Amino acid sequence: MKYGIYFAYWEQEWGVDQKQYIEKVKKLGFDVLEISCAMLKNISTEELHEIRKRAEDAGVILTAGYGPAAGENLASSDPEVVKNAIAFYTDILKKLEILNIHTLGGGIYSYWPVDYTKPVDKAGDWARSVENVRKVGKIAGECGVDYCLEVLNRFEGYLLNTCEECKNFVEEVGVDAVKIMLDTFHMNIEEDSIVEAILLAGKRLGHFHVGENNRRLPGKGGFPWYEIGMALRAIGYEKNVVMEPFVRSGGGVGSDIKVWRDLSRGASMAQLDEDAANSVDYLRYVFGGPNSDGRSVLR
Ligand SMILES: O=C(CO)[C@H](O)[C@H](O)[C@H](O)CO
Ligand SMILES: [Mn+2]
Repeated sequence: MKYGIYFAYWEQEWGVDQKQYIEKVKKLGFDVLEISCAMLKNISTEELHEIRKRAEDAGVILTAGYGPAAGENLASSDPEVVKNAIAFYTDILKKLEILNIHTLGGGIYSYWPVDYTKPVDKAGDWARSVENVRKVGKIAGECGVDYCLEVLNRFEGYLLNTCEECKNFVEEVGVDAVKIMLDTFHMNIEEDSIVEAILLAGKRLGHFHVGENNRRLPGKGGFPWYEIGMALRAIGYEKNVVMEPFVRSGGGVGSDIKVWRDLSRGASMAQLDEDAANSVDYLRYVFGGPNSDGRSVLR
């Protein structure tokens, strides 16, 4: 497994320039930096090549996350919105190919966060989303990108709340590049068992987000990390484990994630860095399991 962190741990807006985090995460002990597609909307090809080289030089793997706006909703009943969404993903996937990014994850089958003042048509949105994710998923496959559908809790999304729903959805789509994405924060709210959900995802698991129940860094709370790691090893998961801590309020990130208090307890930037470095050390150790080769005793 490779270990990463989402840039938003340090930032308050999704669209900021995230290049500077490449060397920083390497120094803190991570293998992977997850960036937001928000920064890729208006970027030159030249800059994409520059970012790719910077990551290669630092020995950092890049992955991408995204929370699509309402106008980029593949499940929409408005054909104009769907047309716009397909054009958006086509453009982004080509950019990910240039960046040598092979993983895109998030609520990329719908929009995020959901506006619940509007009525929800789950069956209609499901059918439209399956059809449109199939189209976009094929483009993702051609670009060498795993299109990972993140299972979100009920307050942030309504289409895929459990791994079982996501598995059914992915099987209906039937495109290899379209995969399941799980996040321990959301699983804690919706799944009967985090371990059972990981085992159910099996080989279809394409990406994995980690964070405690209140989105603090892994190791700062009470989640059963040893068991979670054991389940990942049992399904032979060898892809990326990306921590997605949100500990500070403010800006678009704070309001979309609903962080209304300072969970960092006034931490300085240096303290945030040290906490992240300690967390990745902890996760690598616990997820490594009892055997030096990191394989599960269950296999
Ligand atoms: O877990 C999430 C939202 O709660 C997502 O992974 C990201 O924060 C979202 O897609 C924004 O990039
Ligand atoms: Mn997540």
